[in-house]
Parts: sequence; structure tokens; C-alpha cells
Amino acid sequence: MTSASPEPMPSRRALPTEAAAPRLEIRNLRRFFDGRAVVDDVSLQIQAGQVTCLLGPSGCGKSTTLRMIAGVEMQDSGEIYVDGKLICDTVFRVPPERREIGLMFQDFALFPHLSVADNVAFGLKGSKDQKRARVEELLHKVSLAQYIDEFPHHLSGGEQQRVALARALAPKPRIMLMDEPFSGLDNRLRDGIRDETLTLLKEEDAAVLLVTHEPEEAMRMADEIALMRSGQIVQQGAPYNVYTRPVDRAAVGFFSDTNILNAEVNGALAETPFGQFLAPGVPDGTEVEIVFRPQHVRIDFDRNGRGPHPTPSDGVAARGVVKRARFLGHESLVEFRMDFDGSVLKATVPNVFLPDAGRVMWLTVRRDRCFVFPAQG
Ligand SMILES: Nc1ncnc2c1ncn2[C@@H]1O[C@H](COP(=O)(O)OP(=O)(O)OP(=O)(O)O)[C@@H](O)[C@H]1O
Repeated sequence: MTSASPEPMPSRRALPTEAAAPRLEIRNLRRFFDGRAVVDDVSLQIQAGQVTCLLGPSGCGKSTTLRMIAGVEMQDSGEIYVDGKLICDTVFRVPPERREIGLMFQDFALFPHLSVADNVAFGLKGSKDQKRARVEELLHKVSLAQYIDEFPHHLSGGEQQRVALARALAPKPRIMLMDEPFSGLDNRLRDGIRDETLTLLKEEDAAVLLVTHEPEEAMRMADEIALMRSGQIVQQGAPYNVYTRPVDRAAVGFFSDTNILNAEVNGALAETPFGQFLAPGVPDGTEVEIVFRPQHVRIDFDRNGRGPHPTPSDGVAARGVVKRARFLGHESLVEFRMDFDGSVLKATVPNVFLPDAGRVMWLTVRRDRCFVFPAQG
């Protein structure tokens, strides 16, 4: 439920030209450990050439989902299909080595006693020349052709990771499963390797399911994000849609800091110190939360005890006092103690803005970026 929110964007995934079955489809997967459903009725479809990120906090069941698709973990119920063909249910099971799935994990462990070329060729079939051609093609694509005859320990972490990617993609898997593949890498390397990886994955046309707990990574890599919590997918869609049309407060909070105002609905309106918010269809007397991100708070200077005039887009200004301001590199985070109830609200401002603690200022919020949800208490 939102008071107003931006128009949804179409998914970035390419539509199949004909009614092709999804490359990967999982239906109603469940897995119990000690009587607890750690994966609880998860369904997903991924087309060839599409990258879907399974995004969620630690322990929410992402890796277990991946392991079931890889075939190293058995589901308690549900089915897995590849190109429309059943590969696994509770009685039938194609073994992992025949699923044509490429795997890549954080500890990508290259074989130390094999050269880069032999690592990449490891899962390849065909003549010596065919294998060599594929190895050269992939090492060229990951910009490591010059290391073809080196051993892994001569390569940096980032280079080894790219070799592991080439190795996983060498047999042209129909599906790539990637579990936090970049988390072992230095921050400075990560962005470049993510971009290179994405380019290569797209060229190879596999359906990719990438597990991550980092929203930024998912936003950067995914055509679609499947947001997972407590064993379930709570929201799925293009990154822009998941970010701008979150299903609940936790979905907002997973991507950024949040500010929360409490209010009660009367006549389909929630009255707050920032003005009224639409709450269509919500019964009178219902407690709601108005949730908004710090980047959607606008700060104005005090003008002889007054703030800016109310506007339809920013609503009414509320007075606060600077509690603390910190420079974060590309933006500044300013915390305010609000006059209306003593609560703390956060605002981010591009570049450097570091007002002194105690300074009186006026806050407004971008009304089209606020979400109204039932109160969670
Ligand atoms: N073999 C197992 N036996 C018992 N419990 C398990 C087993 N494997 C996973 N779990 C539990 O299932 C839950 C989900 O684990 P899973 O590894 O799938 O989560 P995750 O979302 O990938 O987390 P992380 O990002 O930390 O790896 C966790 O509570 C975990 O402790």
C-alpha cells in the first residue's frame, strides 16, 4: 500500500520470441531442517540470458535453494524443470553431474596443481584442439589469455576468480548458479569483476541465479531480484520496481536506511506532522507507518522561526534540531531530533553538508517516495 509511487518499469529481461519454456523453473520448493521450513514454497522462473538475484539476509534459505537446484540437496517437496523438462521432484532425480549446471561459489578453489588452461578445460569434452580453442576463447574474454600456462598461485584473487568463472562457463552450462561469488574479493576489484562477469554471462546466454545478501550487488547484476526472507520469496521484479514499490517496511529497509512515522487513519487519510498521506481502503482507526528513505528528506534553513511553505509535492515542513552530521564520502548523513515527538529522523544530502549540532532546521519529505504500511508495532 503506498500513498503514491513511481510508475513500474518493465523488466529488463528479454521476452522470448516464441512461447519457450523458461530455462530454469522451480515450483513450490520446500526443505525442512529439524522440523523447520528453511525453504518454504519457493517458485521462480529464469529465462536463458537472464540474471536473477536471490537477495536476502543471512540464513533466509538462499544457499539451500541453490543447492537443491544443483542437486546436492534434496527438496522435501516441489519440482525443478530445465527447458520445460522435469529434472527433479521427490521421486525422480537427474544426478548433479548431468544437469548441465555451472557452479561458482565464494571459495572458488581452483585446482592448484593444474595450469590455468587445464583448470578451465577440466569439465570439457571433445578433441584436444576443440578444448584448447574453448579455453583460449574464454581466457580471452576474461582478459587472462597471457596467463594460460601459469599456475593459480601466480594469479591475484581477482584473476583466480575470473579463471573460476571461465572454468564454470567452459562446458556451456544451461544454468549458472553463483553463491556470493564476489564476497571474497577486495572492494576495489569487485565492481570491475562484477561488470566483466555480467558481460560474459550475457554473452554465454545461460540462465543465472546469483545468491547475495548485498542489495547493491543485486541492483548492479540483476535483471530480476527475488527478495527472500525466512524461507520465502516476498517480492520479485526488476530492481527498479523492487526498490521503488517495496511490499513492506522490511523490504524498504533491506535496501536503505528508513525513517518511520506512526499515524492513525481517518477518512482514508493518515495525519502526520508532515501533512496528510493517502491511505485508500484502510479502515478508520487503523494504525499505519509512513516509511521513507533518508534521501527523500529535504532540509531547509530556519527563516525567523519558520520553514518553507507547504507544497503538494513536499507537504508540510516540520521543525527539527541537528543531532549529528557525518560525511560519508559521496554524501552526508544528518540526524535530526524532531520537535513534534522527540524522535530521530535521518536525511542524506549529496556531497558535503555538515551543520553544527543544535542548529534548527526544517524537514519536508518527498510525498511520492513515501510508503504507507499497516503498523507492525
Ligand atoms: N544441513 C543443514 N542442517 C540443518 N540446518 C541447516 C542445514 N543447512 C542449512 N541449515 C539452516 O537453514 C537455514 C538456511 O540456511 P542457508 O545456508 O540456506 O541460508 P542463506 O540464506 O544462504 O544464508 P547465508 O547467506 O548466511 O549463507 C539456516 O538457518 C541454516 O542454519
